[in-house]
This record gives sequence, C-alpha cells and structure tokens, in this order.
Amino acid sequence: MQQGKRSDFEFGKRIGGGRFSDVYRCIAKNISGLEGLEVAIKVVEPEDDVPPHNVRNELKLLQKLAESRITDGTAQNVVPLLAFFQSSIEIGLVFPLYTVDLHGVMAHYTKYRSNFNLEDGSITKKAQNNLSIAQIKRIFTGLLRGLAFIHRNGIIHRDINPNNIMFESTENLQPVIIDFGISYQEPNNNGLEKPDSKITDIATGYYKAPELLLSVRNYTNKVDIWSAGVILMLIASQGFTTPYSTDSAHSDLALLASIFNTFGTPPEDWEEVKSSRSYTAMNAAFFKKERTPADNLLSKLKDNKHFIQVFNDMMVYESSKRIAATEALAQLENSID
Ligand SMILES: Nc1ncnc2c1ncn2[C@@H]1O[C@H](COP(=O)(O)OP(=O)(O)OP(=O)(O)O)[C@@H](O)[C@H]1O
Repeated sequence: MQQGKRSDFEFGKRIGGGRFSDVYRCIAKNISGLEGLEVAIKVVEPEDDVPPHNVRNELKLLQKLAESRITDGTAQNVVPLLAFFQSSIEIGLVFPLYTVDLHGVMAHYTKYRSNFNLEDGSITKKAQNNLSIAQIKRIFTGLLRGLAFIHRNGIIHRDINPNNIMFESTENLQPVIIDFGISYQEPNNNGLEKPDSKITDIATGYYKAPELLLSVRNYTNKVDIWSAGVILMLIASQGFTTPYSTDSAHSDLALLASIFNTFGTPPEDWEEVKSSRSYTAMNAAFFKKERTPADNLLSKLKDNKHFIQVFNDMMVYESSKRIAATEALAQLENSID
C-alpha cells in the first residue's frame, strides 16, 4: 500500500460524495505503478466526521482488506485501496475508477412498456426489468462473494445498498462493494464501539435489517445479509420494485410495518428483540400477516429453487439463524451459469 501526496494526482471533476466526503475523478501522475491511471479519490476531512462515519477507521479497514487480498483470491468483488495520502486536514483514499452504480445499472436495464387503456384512451407506462436471469445471478453471487470476503476479515460493512455497489460498465456486471465509511471491525471497531453497544443508526432506508429498527445493539454481520436480500428482491422483481411502502425509506416504523407485511409477523421466539420495549408494545398492535411466498417476490427467479431457498434463508428475523454469505454461496454453486 503506497502512501503518496495530493500532488501525485491531477484532480478532475467531482463525481460523487455525501455529507462527509467528496469523490473526484483523477489521473495518477507520480506514484509508482499507477502512472497515467484514471482513479477515483475520496477526500474526507476527519474533523468533520460524525459517528458512525470515521475516515481514519475506513483507512484502517481498507488496509486490512488490502493485506488479506494478497492471500485470498476471492477479493474481486470488494474495492481495492490503491494508495492514500494524509495531511493535517484531509485523508485521500485512491481507488480504481468505476463508471456506474447499481441504480445506474437498473436504470439502464429498465424498458418502459406502454399500456393503452381502451376505455378512456389513456396511456400508462410500466417499468420492466430487462436484466437477464444470468445477469441477476452474476450480480447477486458477486455481491455474496464480496460479503464473504468482508465477513471473513471480521468486518461488518453496515451500508450495503445500491449506491455502494459499483460496476466497470453496464455490460460487465461483476459488482464491486465500495464505501467502508461506517463499517465495523470486530471485536470492538478499533476501540470505537463495544460489541454489545454498537451504533444502530447504520444502513440506508429499505436496506436496514429488522433488528436495527428495534435497537438491537449486539448485532452481527447478518445485518449485511438482510440488506443483500433486499437487493435481490429489487433486481429479481419484474419492475425493479420492492413491496415496501414509499415512506419506508424514511421512517423506521413504516419500514418495520412493510417488513412485517412482506415477510409475515415475526415468530414468538424472536429471542434477540425480547427485551426491546418498542417491539413488545408494537407486536400486539400489528395484525397477523402471512409471509409472501418468495417466488412472488423474486418473480424473475421463480423457477430457480436454489435462489428461492437462499433468499428464504436470508430473510429470517432471528439474525443468528440467518444464513451466512459463504454458506449461501455454496448453496448457489449448483445453480450458477
Ligand atoms: N471508485 C469509485 N469510482 C467511481 N465512483 C465512485 C467511487 N467511489 C465512490 N464513488 C462515487 O462517490 C459516491 C460516494 O462515495 P462513498 O459512498 O464512498 O462516500 P460517502 O461519503 O460514504 O457517501 P454517502 O454518504 O453517499 O454514502 C458513491 O456513491 C459513488 O457514486
């Protein structure tokens, strides 16, 4: 891992970023092995970080992953840190440049079908998912492979969502997981968070696991498995949709209601939330809901029993019973094109 300087790179356009970071398209100039390469550089001022965002920790985690990729050949679905630079005010993380995220891929593969209504002459447009079954499988197994590598290294990503899954192009659908800005390194996130009092304000909207919504603080890497299951539900649906209500993206209570509506009322013996006061109060307030059959949720994969089974094993309330990434991958091996 090379430590360089900001001046080793020619900075171009800002291509992304959030509240805490700016990501630029750059060209590497004076840094050995990377000269002339187009890269993406994420620049963060550590003093501006608000927990769980922590760029110093992000750098540590990426360095750990960089060490293990030398001996682990399964790292291709996780972004490699190529170099970094550090000054008194900022940290720059240098990555390969990707062109599109999973939202962009879904937009690219959306075809609109017009339906003409004979009665009133109106035309409605319906989005249709035009990804092939082989492409859906490639994206999803790549995501699981990336998670298996991250989890094997004792890291919980904590923000698996379509913004953080990137691709070289819309044709090469080998996914790469990015953004370790709020990730957790077992056993105590390098002294930042104890294992039984982790920050629950993690993950994004629809992709949050149910235990997070019920303030379970000793959660595990299974929060990433739930997020990956929601992504499968999205990319294997007919129109890149989930059955969740739109307000679920912003309200924990609405999301919990959507989860219960989709995956059924949780079992009585959901151990990890037993002591959650909000759950005890809420459970009685919800009507009993049946679980929607997985082949309705993953309609493009409805004939693939391996994917249906793995999805069912991922979307399990009790996180200790939720399937792990390596196990899910092993089950899908028979089914990959
Ligand atoms: N290697 C890359 N190649 C191309 N674009 C990238 C790359 N890394 C990041 N980006 C773009 O920059 C955005 C922000 O990067 P990242 O998610 O790492 O930062 P962040 O501060 O955590 O942002 P957010 O708060 O939106 O999660 C990504 O969603 C993506 O659009």
